[in-house]
Amino acid sequence: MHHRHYDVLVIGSGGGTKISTPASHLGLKAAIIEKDRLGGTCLNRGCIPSKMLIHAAEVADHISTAAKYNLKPAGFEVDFQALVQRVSETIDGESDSILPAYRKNENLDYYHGEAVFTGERQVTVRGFTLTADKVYIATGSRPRIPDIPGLDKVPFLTSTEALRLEKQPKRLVVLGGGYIATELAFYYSALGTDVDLIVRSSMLRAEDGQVREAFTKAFQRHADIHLQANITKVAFENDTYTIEVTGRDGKVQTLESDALLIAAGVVPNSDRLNLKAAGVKTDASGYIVVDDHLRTSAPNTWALGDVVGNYMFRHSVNVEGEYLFETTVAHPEDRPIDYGAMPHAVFTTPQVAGVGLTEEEARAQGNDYVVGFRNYSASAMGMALRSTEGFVKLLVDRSDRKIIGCHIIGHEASVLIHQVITLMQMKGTLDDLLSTIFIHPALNEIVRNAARDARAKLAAE
Ligand SMILES: Cc1cc2nc3c(=O)[nH]c(=O)nc-3n(C[C@H](O)[C@H](O)[C@H](O)COP(=O)(O)OP(=O)(O)OC[C@H]3O[C@@H](n4cnc5c(N)ncnc54)[C@H](O)[C@@H]3O)c2cc1C
Ligand SMILES: NC(=O)c1ccc[n+]([C@@H]2O[C@H](COP(=O)([O-])OP(=O)(O)OC[C@H]3O[C@@H](n4cnc5c(N)ncnc54)[C@H](O)[C@@H]3O)[C@@H](O)[C@H]2O)c1
Repeated sequence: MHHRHYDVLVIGSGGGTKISTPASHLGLKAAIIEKDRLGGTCLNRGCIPSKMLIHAAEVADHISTAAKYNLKPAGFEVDFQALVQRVSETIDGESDSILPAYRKNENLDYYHGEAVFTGERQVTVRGFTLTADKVYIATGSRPRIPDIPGLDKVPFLTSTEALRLEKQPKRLVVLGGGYIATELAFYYSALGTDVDLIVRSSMLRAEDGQVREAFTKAFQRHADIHLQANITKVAFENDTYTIEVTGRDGKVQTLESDALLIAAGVVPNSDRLNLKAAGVKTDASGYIVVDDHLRTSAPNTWALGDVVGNYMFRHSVNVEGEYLFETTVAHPEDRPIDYGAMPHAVFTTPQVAGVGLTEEEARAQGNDYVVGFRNYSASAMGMALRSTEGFVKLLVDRSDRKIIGCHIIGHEASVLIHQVITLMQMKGTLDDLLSTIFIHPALNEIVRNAARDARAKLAAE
């Protein structure tokens, strides 16, 4: 066994690279270990390929619904295989471009292999024993596979395979009602697949209730939605899945399908690391336990990203990586992480975006708030878009007029939300939002109009 010692050792090349690369640029000796393709989930099997495919689906959806703008396109053909190949090649090219840059960096060593801890701040990988002054665990998560009779005997898809499938299924059953289930159901459906969505509880269960309701209604255009139901048996014969779906009311239904996608959440990649040897504790679900400095139970060992599970986004692991680089490498200081206003978006049609408290959370926490609300259809650009479901909902604290939450459903919701994210990050008020000049008639006016609604309600009290 060769032994090497580093200043900084990172396991996982997703958000973990926010520490290893800048540390090497400071002249520190850094190592990064990755067992799969470089770039992590977001680049190889997550955010980036999914959004490239979803964009094509959005274009298809625009064409399919063009009649509402009095346009009669002469139909379109989907070259599904070419679409998936183009996206896969682009993604693989991006991932392949990382290694040459690493090779040019004399302060950064890359190990391609699976890291296993053999002691505190000590791992083995491909015949090497590596030790380091500082260790960062950023090993991410993988799809959760529920215990469904027959599932282990059929070739089901997870998001990883669903993003690379080159033959478009005519029929697809999706288990789940969260981010992946809805985004991939939209992608397949808009390109012509008949989709059934099996949802154990409600669609997008963490969203504001009004958004959830509007989304569930709007999404019926893309899928047959089976709410409060689960898959209870699966079989596969002659290229066809037979899927038993049981409702919470006990009603059993059998669906036939050409493909089955399991999108039932994720589990943390902590189980194969031998964390006990490292002195790193996990919780009952396998997430690494960290404090408000992202410190694990072992000295000079930190963890970040999906394997911690504070948030499960690429933008959140980026914040964590940048925080750890700053506070433990570049300018060591005793400062807890401040996530600020953590936003999210669901990239379907309609899009959904949110930041801060939902109305249910605000109520449960006893907040005294007022709701500013505006439908897209009541604003100029919303009218142009012929939006039927879109709205902006702002939650404003009554006493200090600060924005405590914003929820948007509709065209470009993921873009519109940003002006509110900035405002919340700066601890701004409703009046700060209203003193901004909005370009007429940009879509953002709907956010302003929701703010005006809140102002009018406050003034009327
Ligand atoms: C289909 C899909 C779509 C998504 N879309 C979005 C989106 O639009 N926006 C968004 O913000 N988030 C999205 N996400 C979530 C986002 O991808 C993750 O939250 C983020 O990538 C987590 O980053 P991470 O650094 O924690 O882990 P990862 O990026 O998963 O990196 C961990 C790496 O560690 C490696 N690894 C694991 N164990 C070991 C070991 N023992 N030794 C060596 N290497 C190891 C893994 O191979 C992996 O490459 C999506 C996820 C999926 C699956
Ligand atoms: N746009 C984005 O930011 C984006 C997109 C995709 C994924 N992601 C991230 O990836 C993670 C994984 O996505 P996801 O959609 O798998 O998770 P999710 O937590 O969003 O949804 C999981 C869904 O599976 C259902 N479920 C869980 N266990 C089940 C079981 N045993 N039987 C039946 N149904 C079950 C839940 O009720 C829920 O509807 C998310 O946490 C998310 O943060 C983000």
